[in-house]
This record gives sequence, structure tokens and C-alpha cells, in this order.
Amino acid sequence: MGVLDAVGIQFCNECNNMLYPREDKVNRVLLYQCRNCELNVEAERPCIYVNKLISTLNEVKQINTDVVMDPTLPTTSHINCPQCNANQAVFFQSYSTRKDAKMNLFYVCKICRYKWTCSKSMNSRLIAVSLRSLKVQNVSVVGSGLMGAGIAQVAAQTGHNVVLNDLNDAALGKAQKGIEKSLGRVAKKMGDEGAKFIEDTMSRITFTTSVEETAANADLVVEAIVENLAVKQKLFADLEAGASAKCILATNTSSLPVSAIGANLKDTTRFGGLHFFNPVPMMKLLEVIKANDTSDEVFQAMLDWGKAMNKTTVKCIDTPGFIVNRLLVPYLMEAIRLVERGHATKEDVDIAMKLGAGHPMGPLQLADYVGLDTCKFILDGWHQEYPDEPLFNPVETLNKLNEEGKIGMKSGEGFYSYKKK
Ligand SMILES: CCC[C@H](O)CC(=O)SCCNC(=O)CCNC(=O)[C@H](O)C(C)(C)COP(=O)([O-])OP(=O)([O-])OC[C@H]1O[C@@H](n2cnc3c(N)ncnc32)[C@H](O)[C@@H]1OP(=O)([O-])[O-]
Repeated sequence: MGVLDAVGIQFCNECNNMLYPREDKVNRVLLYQCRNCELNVEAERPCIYVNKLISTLNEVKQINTDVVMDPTLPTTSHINCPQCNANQAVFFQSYSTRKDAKMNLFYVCKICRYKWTCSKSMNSRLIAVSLRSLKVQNVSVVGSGLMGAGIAQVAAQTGHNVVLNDLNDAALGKAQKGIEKSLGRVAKKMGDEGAKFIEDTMSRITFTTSVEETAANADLVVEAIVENLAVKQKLFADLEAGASAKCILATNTSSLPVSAIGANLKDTTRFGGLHFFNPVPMMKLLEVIKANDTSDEVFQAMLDWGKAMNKTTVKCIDTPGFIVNRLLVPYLMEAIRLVERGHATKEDVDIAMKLGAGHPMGPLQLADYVGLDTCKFILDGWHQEYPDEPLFNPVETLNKLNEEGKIGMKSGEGFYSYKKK
């Protein structure tokens, strides 16, 4: 092998335990195996990095306390440090080549850096269970617009009990119709099963204007309301007051800092970001955002819930635009600027990106689809925060269409007209 790349410690997707390399002698391939569950996967690279931390049980001398800075190591809040009693320790397993060797967990306190090994009663299975103990079955969604209704629909479709909340019955009635229509489109492909699928899904959704009812039995609340920091902060304070201590609180914001939205909560460790894409029933991605204080347990539970929603999850820290919008918004704005400069027509730009880049919609169509108000809101916020970044400079046509109330599909007109002829 030429240059040695960094080889990280691998963890099991299922139960978060460390994976161990094992040779499959028959097929002559390197496998990674979990000692806690059945996971057994072929290594991407035939290269093992061995870091022997200990040689004797209960020997903790050789552990470098800098491991607390390692972002790949899980943290637990379920064990108190024997020295300072804090409940924030990173943990990892001992390495042993002996097949019969029991798993030993090693801890380093994040606060005082004290090192210790696990007691007999506290084995890694227990840790895995505690990391996965925040199971989400009851989901509440606040905000019944396009995104909120879509999230509620998919949650109900995937077997969750759902409470959908909005300020008034008119908004909820509109959301109900929208969900029924979208379910109809899904059910169409299911033949005879379709009608029952719609009935079962709708029966799992309760519509309410009461925040108390929304918070009361929820394991997870996802907020998808207006992009206003103060309004969101107030909502989360109300939700926290009515929710159980274990309830996870998450925002679907696409433009505000996640950590700022949860900043006033009493328990900021239960808070994070869950960013869905429009139309929620069709888009396979969910961005799971780790805010400044999101605990590992909560983050893992959000990832698990994403899977249970049949979405592919990606992880991202709390950075403007996360992954998708950080790339998508500048792309959409560059497309508008290109048309403004007279280099090509909007129709040709859209055709070009559909046929030349394989996108389902061209950028001007997509801007109309997500809403020109949303695009402007995101761009203005970023421009204010990063005035020297030319990618975030204001876009004249976008501002003009917004002033004229032409904000895309939802208003009947944007770059294109959607008025029924
Ligand atoms: C800027 C900030 C943005 C934000 O933060 C993040 C984002 O959201 S970024 C934006 C991220 N979003 C994107 O980038 C979107 C990119 N666009 C796309 O992926 C496709 O154009 C889209 C899926 C929207 C429509 O598919 P298409 O093929 O072009 O046209 P079609 O209409 O003929 O639909 C075909 C079939 O699809 C199905 N179906 C569709 N909608 C629904 C629904 N709501 N429910 C259920 N089902 C639905 C249905 O089966 C339908 O058949 P039918 O017989 O009509 O019932």
C-alpha cells in the first residue's frame, strides 16, 4: 500500500458497538463483525488499524485522556464518574484477540478526565440498550403546511401515532385534504390494498389546535412552522412545559441556526434538527442535525426514527444550509443570475439541467416549486450574516418577483405561470 490513509475505528450501525476485524478464510476477504449483534460486513478496504490500548484487565494506565476530543467515540450520560460524579464520559471497548475474551468497556470522564473500566454489571449491551432507549412511536408535528403535513403523512404511513397541530381549524382542514390527496396518489399504485391503506393511515392522525395535546404523549415533536426565531423559541418553551422529560424536540428549519431555536430550553440535550425535503412523501432524504448540545442518545434516536420513516439519513452539524441547501440555494441563485445576464432563456436553463445533469426539475422550476419567498428568506439571512460571500448576494429578479407577490407555484405564478387556463 502506498500512502496510508487514516483508518478510523468502525462502529456497528445497528447497536453502536465497536466492530472487530475478522478474516473470512474461505473467501479470503476481511470482514468487520459486531460482537453484540449479528452484523457482519465486508471491509471496504483490506486494511486494519490496530490500537492496543490495554493488555491486562483493569489496566487503564495507557489510555490517553485526549480521547474525550475524539468525535467518533460515543458519549454516555448513564454512568457517573467515580471521581467527580459528572455523567459525561466517552467509552470504548478493550481490544482482545482472544475469542473467548469478554468485552470490557473503558470510560474517560469528559469533565475531569478520570479513567476507569466497567463494572461486571455494566456491559456493553447495557450501553447499547441505553443508547437506543429513546424509541419513537408517538410523533407530533407542529405546523400543517406543505412540509408539516408531509411529515405527518409519512409518519402515519410508517405506522406511527401522529398528532398534527396548527393554529386554526381552517389550516388543519386544508392539511387533511392535502394528505388525503397525496395518499390517493400513493394508493393508486397499490391496487386493491389502496383504500385500506388510506383509511389506516388517516386513522393514525389526530388533528388539533391544542399545544398541550400535541406535547402530552409525544416521544418526538417535529416543528415545521413559520421561519421566525422568536416564534419558534416560544413554541418550544410551551412544548417542553407539556412534554415528558424523554420527549425529543426537533425543528425542520431550513434557514435558521438549529441551536439558536432550542437555546432557551431547560434541557437543550433533547433538541436537534430534522430537515425534510419537499414533497416529503417522495423525497428519500432526511438530514439529521446535531445541534451544539444534542446528546448522543437523542441524535441516535433521530437517526433511528429517520430509518423507521423509510428515509435515508445523512448527518450534519448545525451549519447554514446543512448539506443540501448550502449547495442548492447558491445553484438556484446562479441559474437566475445566468438568465438575468441574458446568457440563456429560463426554459433553456431548465432543459439543460434536466437533460444535461439528470435533475428531475430545472433550477427555475425548482425555485418556483420550493417557493421564491423561501429562497429569498434564506438568501437574505445568509447575506446578512456573510456579507462578503458573493454567492449570497441579493438577486434582482428574485426580489422583484417577491415584491409582485409572484412567489412560485403556491401563488399561481413565479418564473412560470401555474394558473389553470
Ligand atoms: C430552498 C429550501 C428548500 C427546502 O429547505 C428543502 C427542499 O425541499 S429542496 C427541494 C427538494 N425537492 C426536489 O428537488 C424535487 C424535485 N422534483 C422531483 O423529484 C419530481 O419532479 C417530483 C417528485 C416532485 C414530481 O415527480 P414528476 O415525475 O416530476 O411529476 P409528477 O407530478 O407527474 O409525479 C409523478 C408521480 O410521483 C408521485 N408523486 C408526486 N408528488 C407526490 C406527492 N406529493 N405525494 C404523493 N405522490 C406524489 C405520484 O405517484 C405521481 O404520479 P401521479 O399519477 O401524478 O399521482
